[in-house]
Amino acid sequence: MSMTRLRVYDDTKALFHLPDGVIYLDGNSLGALPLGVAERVNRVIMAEWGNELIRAWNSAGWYAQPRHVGDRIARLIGAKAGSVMVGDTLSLKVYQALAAALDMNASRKGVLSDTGNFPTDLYMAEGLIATLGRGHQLRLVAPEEVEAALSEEIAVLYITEVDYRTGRRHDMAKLTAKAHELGIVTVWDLAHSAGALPVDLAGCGADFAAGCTYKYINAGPGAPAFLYVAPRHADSARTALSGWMGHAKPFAFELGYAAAGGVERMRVGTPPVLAMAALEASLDIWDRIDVEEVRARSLALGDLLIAEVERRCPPLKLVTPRAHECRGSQVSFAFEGGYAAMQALIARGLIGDFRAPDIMRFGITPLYIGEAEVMKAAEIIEDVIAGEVWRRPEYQVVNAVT
Ligand SMILES: Cc1ncc(COP(=O)(O)O)c(C=O)c1O
Ligand SMILES: Nc1c(O)cccc1C(=O)C[C@H](N)C(=O)O
Repeated sequence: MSMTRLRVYDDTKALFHLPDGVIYLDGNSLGALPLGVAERVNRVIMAEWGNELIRAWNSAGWYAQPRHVGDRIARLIGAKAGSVMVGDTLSLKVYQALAAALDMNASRKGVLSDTGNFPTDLYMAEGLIATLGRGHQLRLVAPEEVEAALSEEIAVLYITEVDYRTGRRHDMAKLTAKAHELGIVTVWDLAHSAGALPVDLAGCGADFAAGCTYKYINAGPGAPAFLYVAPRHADSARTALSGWMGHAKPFAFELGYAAAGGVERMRVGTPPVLAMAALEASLDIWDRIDVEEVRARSLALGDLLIAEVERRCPPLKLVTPRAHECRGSQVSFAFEGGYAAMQALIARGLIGDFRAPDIMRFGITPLYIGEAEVMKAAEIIEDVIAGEVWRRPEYQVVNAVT
């Protein structure tokens, strides 16, 4: 593969399949399909699985793949090669990270998070705390109050950098530094950061981080997650999910667990090879992208969407911070009829999504969204809101997945 840099949008839009008549502003939930995925997955199925069979674990590199793919993700999140492991789901990866972090700060009981965190992170923390049975407490504060709530009672700061509803972004460098001054271990969820904006885990000194690859990284529904462990912890962090593939010698089939060295210990069981193939195809694009360019375009497109929607649709109230450094790569508006309005937009080919109680979200993914799409989206939003189209009965029906 040639490693020539790709110009964001100008060179990349043609690398995605997008259905005719659709403007896709939901890549913050499920990224669009890179055209190379089908061919890659088909090749792995036919040439590797089909012809190599079990030999493919060695001959096609399946066994080493989670680490190699992790190295490619590392570049997107400011991590060193060898510090990122791929596999499982994000729910499991945040669980592993939180368990390891609590273990490093065993005398403290507080787990600090915020009310903007994604529910699965909070649910996994509840489950882990109950399983540990050591009296840990999950403390939730408003996002603006996180910094003030850091104290010497907190064991772990457990937080998502970009709020899935509002798009509000925490200051990772500042919070990590303050947490460390107080002896707190940090776990960052990068679900809405990886591939959306530059992340500098090593520069911030973050301890653990995890993220998914089905949003901005475009690896497909159910694509594997990733887990970052700072190199200084990698040989000592304890994994709560001590599966055989994280063992030092998995094929010795010993009866007792002994963790592998480094981030390899964060593997759990057999990796999802076919899903990993789709991820590799999406990374063939990301390997050639400058994330700073993605960020600059994302902010400009976000500014444009905000200006156009505010001008055309006064009932929609911006809930995303205007300041560039305080937001991720989505724009969200509060609107009382938000659910129905989103259904009406989708019926007109503009796909965004809705988050209760009243938030309409629009993801900005500059690899395949440009100014023309944003302007067209603003026109469709204006039609639906100004024309009160959203009040029609057919848009009031609530779907199972929103
Ligand atoms: C911040 C955040 N964490 C976790 C998840 C989900 O985790 P999983 O991939 O395990 O469903 C999401 C979205 O689904 C999310 O936005
Ligand atoms: N992972 C999802 C899924 O399996 C179905 C529907 C949506 C999702 C999402 O990713 C939701 C997303 N994390 C959010 O920010 O709301």
